[in-house]
Amino acid sequence: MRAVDERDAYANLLTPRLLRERGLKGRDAALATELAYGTLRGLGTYDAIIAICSDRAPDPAVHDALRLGAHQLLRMRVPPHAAVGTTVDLVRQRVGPGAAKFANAVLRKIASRTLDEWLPIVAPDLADDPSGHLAVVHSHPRWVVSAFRDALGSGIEETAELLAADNARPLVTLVARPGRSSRRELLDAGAEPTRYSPYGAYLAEGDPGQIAAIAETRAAVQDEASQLVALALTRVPLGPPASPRPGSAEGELWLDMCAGPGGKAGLLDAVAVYGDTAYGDGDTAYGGQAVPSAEDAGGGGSVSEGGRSVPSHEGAEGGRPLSQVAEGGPVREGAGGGRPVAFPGGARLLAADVQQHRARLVAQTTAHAGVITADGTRPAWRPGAFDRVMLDAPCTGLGALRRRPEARWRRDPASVAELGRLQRSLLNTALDATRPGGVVAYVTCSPHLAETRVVVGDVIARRDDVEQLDARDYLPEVDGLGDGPHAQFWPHRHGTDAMFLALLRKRA
Ligand SMILES: C[S@@+](CC[C@H](N)C(=O)[O-])C[C@H]1O[C@@H](n2cnc3c(N)ncnc32)[C@H](O)[C@@H]1O
Repeated sequence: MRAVDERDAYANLLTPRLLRERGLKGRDAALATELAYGTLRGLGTYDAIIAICSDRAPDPAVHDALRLGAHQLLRMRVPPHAAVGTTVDLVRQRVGPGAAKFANAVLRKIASRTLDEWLPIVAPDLADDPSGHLAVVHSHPRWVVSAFRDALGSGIEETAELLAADNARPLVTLVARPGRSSRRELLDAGAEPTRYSPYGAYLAEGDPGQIAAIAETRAAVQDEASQLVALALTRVPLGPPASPRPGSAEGELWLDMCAGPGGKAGLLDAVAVYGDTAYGDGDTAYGGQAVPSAEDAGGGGSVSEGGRSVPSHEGAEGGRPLSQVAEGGPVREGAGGGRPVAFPGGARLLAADVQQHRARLVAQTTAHAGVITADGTRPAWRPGAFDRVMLDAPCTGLGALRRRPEARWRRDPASVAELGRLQRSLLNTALDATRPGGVVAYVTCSPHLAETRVVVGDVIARRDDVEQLDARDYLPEVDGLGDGPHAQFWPHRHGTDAMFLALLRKRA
């Protein structure tokens, strides 16, 4: 708690390290984790109650201890005398006897009511101030509640469901990278199939790092919506190129422009080379499409774009033999319609990130991709060089509040405006990097309209070379994605992060 406050630490990175250092395991580790994450999530509610129960503002260390105590008293099944006693002891050891006396008095007041009794006292009335009410009851900043209401556009009840979903512990979701691993491998390790993605599996318990496919980066931990937006990009039939792409006669070339730390790049890299092998699998919710055989796959050979050499497939390991992938018919192109197709493989990926250490992580998660450190706003590649471009733009991350307990308190409305400028600039360079007939996926892990629809609308209004596709057409297995043409995932509807996808085609 102190590290999060003083050093802007990330609880989900620091907590596992502290647990290892202190040798906490099993139930003790689970309790420590719940104390930290639950308290950080619930700060908005607890601070409102602490403010009513204190006659002065507590100093920061005491305040954190009171929040820990409030979480135990109001949301955990810790007996009140134990919650008060351990918290007061902590304050005595860390701060001193005077502060311990103060903490004791505040905690006893907090313990005098249940959470349900406190909420009507501390939260504004729902009818007078709906966003203020939800902000206190569900512990989110008010501006975030308003932004979610705007993005959902469906009223208070559903907003409350979304906020409640943000406070629940997310399932650990895994992805089997096609050609390198299979979902069967994950199911054999005890996972359950995901609802939508043919490559996904939920892991109810256990350490994902102990699964061989994950330790070997053939599979990974990845939110299901992250998997689906990457797959959607690969399923769009491309228009014919106006002229041959410079430097490459065969095989598609893909760019992941903001690839670090490499979640989507890891999946795109596998689909690029081996194809969307599970598409139409009887095991999944897809309809109709044939599973592409190795013989369907096209492309191959090495490609050089913008003066950078992208590694060839030769010598890669795992999955189908690359000799098969590199032989066979042409890559499907020119279908032009809205029907999703299973990508047959034989493409290659260039992955870029502006931060070198994040680009290094991408190199660890991908097996075949070329990986470079590059600023997407100052392209290191030629215009029109790519068939498909993933722009998973830097954003507020308001769609992933479930997994980052403190994240909701870190952002402010000013960061939305600042990121909006970068998002527009990156989307323009992503479109410039795409050849006529090619497609760009604009993705954010935020549902905030100023980062999603408004960015896309502004950029395409100023260009005459772009048309927006209906992204939902490329996710036929998922319902509840909104009115289109973009697709918006939601934690309470889909059990995923609130990921946004717009698909933009460069006019031929
Ligand atoms: C939302 S994250 C991408 C997540 C990634 N696609 C994944 O699935 O793991 C955004 C990334 O954009 C990178 N970034 C920020 N500004 C950039 C720029 N101007 N050019 C390229 N990358 C940038 C950040 O370093 C960060 O790694």
